[in-house]
Amino acid sequence: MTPDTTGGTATVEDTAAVRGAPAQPSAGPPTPRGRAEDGAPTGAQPTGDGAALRLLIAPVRGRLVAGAVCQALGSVAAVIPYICIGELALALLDPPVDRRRVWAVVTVAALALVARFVLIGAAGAISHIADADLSHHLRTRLAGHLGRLPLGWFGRRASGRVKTAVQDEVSALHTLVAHAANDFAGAAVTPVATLAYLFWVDWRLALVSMVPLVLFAAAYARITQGYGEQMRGYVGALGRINAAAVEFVRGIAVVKAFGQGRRAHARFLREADAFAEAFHDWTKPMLRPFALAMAAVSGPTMLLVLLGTGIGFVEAGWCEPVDLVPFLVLGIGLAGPLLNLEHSATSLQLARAAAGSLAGLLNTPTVPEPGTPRSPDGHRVELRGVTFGYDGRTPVLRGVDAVLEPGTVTALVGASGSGKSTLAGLLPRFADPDAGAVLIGGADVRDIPSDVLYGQVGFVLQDVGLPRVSLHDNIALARPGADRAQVVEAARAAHVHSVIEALPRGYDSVYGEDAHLSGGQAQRVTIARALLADTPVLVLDEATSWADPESEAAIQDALSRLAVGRTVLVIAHRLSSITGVDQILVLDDGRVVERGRHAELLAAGGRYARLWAARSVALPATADPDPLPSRPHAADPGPDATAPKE
Ligand SMILES: Nc1ncnc2c1ncn2[C@@H]1O[C@H](COP(=O)(O)OP(=O)(O)OP(=O)(O)O)[C@@H](O)[C@H]1O
Repeated sequence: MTPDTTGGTATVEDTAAVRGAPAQPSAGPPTPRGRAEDGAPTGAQPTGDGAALRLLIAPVRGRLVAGAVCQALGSVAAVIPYICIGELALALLDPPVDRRRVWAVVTVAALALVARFVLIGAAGAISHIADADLSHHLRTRLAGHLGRLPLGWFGRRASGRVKTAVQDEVSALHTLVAHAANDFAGAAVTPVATLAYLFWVDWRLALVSMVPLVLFAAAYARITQGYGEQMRGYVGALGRINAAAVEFVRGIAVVKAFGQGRRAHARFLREADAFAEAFHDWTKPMLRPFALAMAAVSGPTMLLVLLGTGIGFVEAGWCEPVDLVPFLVLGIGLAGPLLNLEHSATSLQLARAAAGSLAGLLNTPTVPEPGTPRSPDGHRVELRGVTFGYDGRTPVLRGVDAVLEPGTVTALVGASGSGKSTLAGLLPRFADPDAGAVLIGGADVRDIPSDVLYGQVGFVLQDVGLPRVSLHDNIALARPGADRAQVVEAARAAHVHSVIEALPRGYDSVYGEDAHLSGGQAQRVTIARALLADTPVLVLDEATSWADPESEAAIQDALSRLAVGRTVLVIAHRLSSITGVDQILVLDDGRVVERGRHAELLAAGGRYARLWAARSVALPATADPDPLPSRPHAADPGPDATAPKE
């Protein structure tokens, strides 16, 4: 009765892998934009978990039926040897012994045994192959769908949600498809075949042998009242624990460093307590009827009922003692399959709840693809009255207008939380504006098919999220056909070639397995990827977090190379590095409050000038010597001036 409470191993890289890959074009029709940050489904739900389950297992339904039929026939064949034992007993205990009849019964029993093994083996093979196909199909579908979700969906809880779907929920379907469907067929057919025989032997004793079964059915009906609802709650709670555990594991370094153990894993403990309490409330009322149901159909109870009644029947002269033999051979085990039925029913409920949850995830709206696709004409980027808020209510960007001319560098500056990353993320469609539009080459990005868009817009972010594939494939992600020479050339330009070459398997080293890179090295891999992708529009997040000055200088130099000849939007964290850019947009609370070149903004004496002054006070003049990640100007010493040699 108790569902399996074990979960699989949490893989926190799931999201990173997805985040690192550009969104793929959607095959489906346009859908409304989803904002769910916590993994909650936002799309249309199927009419119920049962309907969701039918839809999900539709690709293997035929094989499921074939497996169940084999299992049912095998179960009938499995009953036959026991019937033969009863018949043998009748033949041997009722002299004179008919030897031909005895041998006939033995032959039938042997043939039935062979048939049983063949049929049940075939059922298992069919259902396991169907299950392998279904699991592969579902995981591929999930991966495809996750790749088309808006990047804004991949919030902190998404790892746990994805892990639950790909691992636990697909496994719940595995239990149903590979095991429970066949078990169901066997558990239903075995008692029916047995009872049919027993009724043929003596219908009155057969009726008596059914009494414990009826009691079991009544108790079981009581136990399973509201079972679907409870099981849904159970699956939901398990998902929340998974999400909380992944969240906790991700932050473990900070937790340990700052001794915030108890506070930091409070959410996990809360979810675990809530789960334990809900589980206790659910299972406690079941225990008594469950124990009664088990006792009613246990071997000793069946033996007592059949023997007691049988002796009464013999004393009353209604049957001979030998007539009791089939009941004692078959009747005692009559209820055994029903217990399997109970396990199968639990698997079915789990699978239904998992299917509902999976369908919810698969219905989460993907990035809508344009009805009438347009191609950009040139690389001029324009933001027209862009307003956006993550929750659809509180705007994070308010009426932003800006033009990024081709081949120029525009820097976004502003206080933390002013909306720089959010604004930059609109170019590669991490989200779409609530009002206004983002245009590239005169075309609204929403009208540009995603494969075309990602051929136009590249991005290098600090949160690099490299997928767990080889470094060659990481660099060639946007150009899978690129050969080793092209990949090496990009890596050299990004100052990461020597780092990769020093690894035991070089470019074939797998990130996170035999390639462990520092943050700065990983960012240079993403720069190499962007260089190879060679997109005319680039969104850059300026490096700030790498303490090692050599690494930082290498990154800045690589970014400078990357910026040449492209339309660049750079999120600037240090004002000293953007003094030479073509345009600076100063953001404050989601609005552009100033714009212009460094000198103009300083002369204007506004917010930028104050930020500059504050920075000058905060930092000694020599603390920030790096070059700009910007279009090189004639006076620039060239990218190699500050970079370590490759
Ligand atoms: N995924 C998200 N869901 C909800 N709110 C978000 C999300 N990302 C950012 N925000 C909020 O949007 C606002 C702008 O954030 P954003 O990251 O764009 O600012 P920023 O200027 O880039 O900050 P920083 O310099 O610290 O990176 C902040 O109030 C932030 O809390």
